[in-house]
Amino acid sequence: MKSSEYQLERIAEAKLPTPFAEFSVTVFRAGDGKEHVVIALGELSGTPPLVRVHSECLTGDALFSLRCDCGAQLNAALQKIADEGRGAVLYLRQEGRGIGLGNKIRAYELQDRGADTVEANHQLGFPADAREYDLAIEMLRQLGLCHIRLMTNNPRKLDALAKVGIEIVERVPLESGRNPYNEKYLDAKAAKLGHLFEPR
Ligand SMILES: Nc1nc2c(ncn2[C@@H]2O[C@H](COP(=O)(O)OP(=O)(O)OP(=O)(O)O)[C@@H](O)[C@H]2O)c(=O)[nH]1
Ligand SMILES: [Zn+2]
Repeated sequence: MKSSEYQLERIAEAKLPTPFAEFSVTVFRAGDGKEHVVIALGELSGTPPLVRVHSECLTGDALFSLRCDCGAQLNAALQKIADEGRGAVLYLRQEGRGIGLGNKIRAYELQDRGADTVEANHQLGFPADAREYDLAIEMLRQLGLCHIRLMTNNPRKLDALAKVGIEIVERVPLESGRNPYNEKYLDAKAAKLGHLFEPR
């Protein structure tokens, strides 16, 4: 299926004041009923804007978990966009790298008993990363964003977008939120998932 054939309906838009800036929030509903979100600031056409393609992490983004770096990355991305006065965060509802919240917490249970983040997914019968970026690509298309500066450390994300012709004119590293509770997790991401962290 070509990305342009993905069903994605823009259903609502409003202002979203935050401690960082007054963003706009737009909700897109996908064919499976899931609602994905874009938080945007300023004029997005013209010079390639900062974009973050963020995967939902309820525990990190909303519940202050220190097991991962998601909340810190979301904060940093919104701050960078606010500092530049323009940009967008695509907030994709693919919790737990696509396996869902309950399964992610099962994976945490296994990690509490010694597995790393990749081994835990495999023990549960899932791939290390079950995410797809077709919907993100379709959202970018609908927003008219084909030249972007992507805030990520994840080479798979870069490849997935570049493969369909979205030009990543710059990769902006997003290294924030390392702490004693997520060190092993971040090291496993670098070693097993190829994440591009600066050497410590
Ligand atoms: N299955 C699983 N998912 C996790 C775990 N820790 C975080 N996640 C999920 O991973 C997703 C975030 O992915 P990351 O690999 O941290 O980062 P990324 O988006 O691939 O890369 P960046 O763009 O550099 O942040 C979110 O959906 C989290 O819910 C874990 O231990 N197991
Ligand atoms: Zn997280």
